Amino acid sequence: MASHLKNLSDFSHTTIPNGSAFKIAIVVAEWNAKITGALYDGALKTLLKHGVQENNIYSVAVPGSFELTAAAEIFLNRQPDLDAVICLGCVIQGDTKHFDFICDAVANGITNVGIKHSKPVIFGVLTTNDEQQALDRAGGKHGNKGDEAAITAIKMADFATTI
Ligand SMILES: Nc1c(NC[C@H](O)[C@H](O)[C@H](O)CO)[nH]c(=O)[nH]c1=O
Ligand SMILES: CC(=O)[C@@H](O)COP(=O)(O)O
Repeated sequence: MASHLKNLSDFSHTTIPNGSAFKIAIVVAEWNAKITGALYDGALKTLLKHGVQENNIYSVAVPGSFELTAAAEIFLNRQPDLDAVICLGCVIQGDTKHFDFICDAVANGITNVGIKHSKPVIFGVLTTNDEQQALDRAGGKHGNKGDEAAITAIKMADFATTI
């Protein structure tokens, strides 16, 4: 379902586990900082709302979305007791094909890190045609992708620790 047909912050339709036992890292890209800052605020607020302890949330900023993969890999190597890693970024189409390469690299890279470590690595990256689409999904009319990423991290951490 396209984002414009749902709200990224509405989870009234689902059950969300208690996150009090989980250790979760958040990696946030500094490119498009106004938007990624809103994603981060949403993710942090949502983790705390659902019981994750503040001292169990580890945050780091990286220059751009391309660096999210490396940061997730480094986090999981250095802190193997992490239950999930949330990757937040905003890639906005420019005049060249750079957009395509970054989006593909980040999506595939994040996927591969999660598989390698058997840990949830959450793709909280906006990939938009313009800034307005990003604003609409970072606390605007379509909700906040950061909220969605945090809920996904809690649900997947619960799955991975109880299966
Ligand atoms: N144009 C965007 C970028 N570009 C920077 C790359 O992510 C990377 O930092 C650089 O290529 C050096 O490795 N990053 C975003 O997150 N969003 C963009 O719109
Ligand atoms: C996603 C990007 O790297 C892009 O915003 C950079 O803009 P351009 O393609 O015009 O160099």
